[in-house]
Amino acid sequence: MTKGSLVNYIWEIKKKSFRWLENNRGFIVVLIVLPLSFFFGLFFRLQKWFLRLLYSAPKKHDERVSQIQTKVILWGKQPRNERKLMCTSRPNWQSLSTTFFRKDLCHKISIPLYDILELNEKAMSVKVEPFVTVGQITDYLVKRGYTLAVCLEVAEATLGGLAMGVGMTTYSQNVGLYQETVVSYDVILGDGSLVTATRSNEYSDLYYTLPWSHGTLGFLVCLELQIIKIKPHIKLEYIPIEGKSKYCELIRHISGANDKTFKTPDYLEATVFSKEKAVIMVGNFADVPQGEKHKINRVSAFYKPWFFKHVETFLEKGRDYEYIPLEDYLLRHNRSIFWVVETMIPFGNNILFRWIFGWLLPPQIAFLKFTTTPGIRAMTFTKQVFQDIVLPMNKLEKQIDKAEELFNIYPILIYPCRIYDHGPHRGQLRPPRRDQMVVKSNYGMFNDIGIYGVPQKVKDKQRFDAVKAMREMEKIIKMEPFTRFTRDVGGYPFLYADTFMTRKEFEEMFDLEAYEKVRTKYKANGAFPHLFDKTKPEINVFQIGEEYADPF
Ligand SMILES: Cc1cc2nc3c(=O)[nH]c(=O)nc-3n(C[C@H](O)[C@H](O)[C@H](O)COP(=O)(O)OP(=O)(O)OC[C@H]3O[C@@H](n4cnc5c(N)ncnc54)[C@H](O)[C@@H]3O)c2cc1C
Ligand SMILES: NC(=O)C1=CN([C@@H]2O[C@H](COP(=O)(O)OP(=O)(O)OC[C@H]3O[C@@H](n4cnc5c(N)ncnc54)[C@H](OP(=O)(O)O)[C@@H]3O)[C@@H](O)[C@H]2O)C=CC1
Ligand SMILES: CC(C)=CCC[C@@H](C)[C@H]1CC[C@H]2C3=C(CC[C@]12C)[C@@]1(C)CC[C@H](O)C[C@@H]1CC3
Repeated sequence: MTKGSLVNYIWEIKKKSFRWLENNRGFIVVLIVLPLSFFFGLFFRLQKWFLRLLYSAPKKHDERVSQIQTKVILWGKQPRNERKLMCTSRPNWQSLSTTFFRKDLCHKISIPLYDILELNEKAMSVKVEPFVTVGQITDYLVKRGYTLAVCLEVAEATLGGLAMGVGMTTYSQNVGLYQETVVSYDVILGDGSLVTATRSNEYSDLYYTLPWSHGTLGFLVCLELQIIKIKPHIKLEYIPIEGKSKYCELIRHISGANDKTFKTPDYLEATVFSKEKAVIMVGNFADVPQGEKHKINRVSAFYKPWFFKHVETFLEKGRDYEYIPLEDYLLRHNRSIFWVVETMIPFGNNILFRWIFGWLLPPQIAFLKFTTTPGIRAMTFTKQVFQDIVLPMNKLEKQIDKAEELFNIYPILIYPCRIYDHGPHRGQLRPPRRDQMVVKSNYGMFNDIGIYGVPQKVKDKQRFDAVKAMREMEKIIKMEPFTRFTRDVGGYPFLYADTFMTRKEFEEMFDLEAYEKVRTKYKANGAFPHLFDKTKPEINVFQIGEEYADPF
């Protein structure tokens, strides 16, 4: 056998084994990944419990913060040419992002801050350390009659990560993005100094540029967040709609996009199941009437249908409502990670599977990342899409058309959210344009469009060029002004996801003027990576060759 034919033979074997794995991935995930993930998560939950037992001490917060300051000052004492840029020691695989930032090239600073510090019921706020998770704070607040104003549906997200990245939920059409609910940030700067940034104090420039900064302006060591009073149940109304223009217009109407005085619901989201079919969900805090106890549904119980599958049934059943315990509502998408788990376990929503294995779900996101080798990352990078893009709601119909044209993945998630114009205060998000503003208000009505899964073309084993498709969605192809969809209509992609822009395109997409000034003023240059470098994929998307464009 010649060398060339041996290489071809091995390549053929590799292709056949990948295809077998891909066609039987559900069984691999159930028999191997889920049990390992369970024990992996159990180990870390026990580790966390033990560490909390040993270390958790809110009263030690100041002592811990000064220890971190010392680490930064010691870093600064190194010769300039020996200093590596700083980042947190939190391993990539614990991060809720699809990218793997090269932390091995950085100087990692441990930020051992995992505690809830103070609940201030008078000020309606809670002070937390950055690595408190959504799951932790939800459990702590709900039993006290509160929740965060913007409280996520993914338990593993950390409050600091959301503050330095971006966060939004179905309450965001009332209050905007997660950053709008931040009262103050305590940050250690590149020179080791500790500052508190608020909307109105001397560090207000820092306050407005910390969101979407992804740890490139300093280390967050404390966060004060707004909370809201709650009732123990959400009355959730499911409104199935046929007709893209009809459901788009109804979403705009209910979100208050057409009328600032419209009484918007507490929670609003839509799941688009096909271009012409969607279910709009309208939720309000409620007391369950005596005669309606039978309408209480614990949607997040392990044996229940996956939430998006439950929602889909209303396309047939018609309009209806139910009462959902708040914690079940807040974590409604957690069990199936929206609809991501379906791509791993196609039969995962089967009633038998749920009763037998449902308690093992979701696979720990940290475990999925922990087991993502560079080879798996390269292989899946162009065959799966995980994107959230914030776009003006007056372009919702076009968003759906573009998403179907490029990816043809359903369901699609729609979360309405306000984007505020903070006047002279500038951050990385460009303010809404005039035609996007809600009349007589200081905000525009936007929405997150969430696209998660395997593009239809990949499923059909057709040629799919992920880079071209995502750049098309970001619509920055050779900077042609008429085709820059996201830039053109004025949108922003979440930076937890893979981006496909050059530096120049990135600076077109985001307004970095204030950010660059703040980096200089607060000694971030030379101390922390630049935002573009921190959030670009570790895979150079412009070097992706033909071999990645085809499934096999
Ligand atoms: C699969 C997996 C799932 C995970 N799931 C979650 C999750 O759901 N929620 C979550 O918050 N974290 C989660 N983690 C992160 C986990 O909580 C941390 O890794 C853990 O707290 C231990 O910290 P560390 O060893 O990484 O060290 P570091 O985080 O760098 O901390 C170093 C030091 O900080 C102190 N410290 C560490 N942890 C704590 C703590 N909990 N309280 C007070 N002080 C502490 C100790 O002194 C420790 O030696 C997960 C990690 C994995 C791998
Ligand atoms: N509904 C929603 O909005 C949802 C949003 N998400 C996404 O998940 C992300 C949050 O995930 P999570 O794992 O919690 O956060 P990550 O660990 O991914 O952190 C996000 C960014 O914030 C930085 N960061 C985190 N903590 C600190 C700190 N104490 N000081 C300075 N920088 C810090 C990280 O830098 P470093 O790498 O140095 O740690 C990283 O660049 C968000 O970016 C969001 O987009 C996920 C699910 C739902
Ligand atoms: C609703 C909003 C505004 C955002 C939701 C974002 C999530 C859907 C994504 C955030 C992190 C993403 C990751 C994955 C799926 C989609 C997210 C949860 C993976 C679990 C996909 C499989 C990979 O192996 C690991 C990914 C980690 C991050």
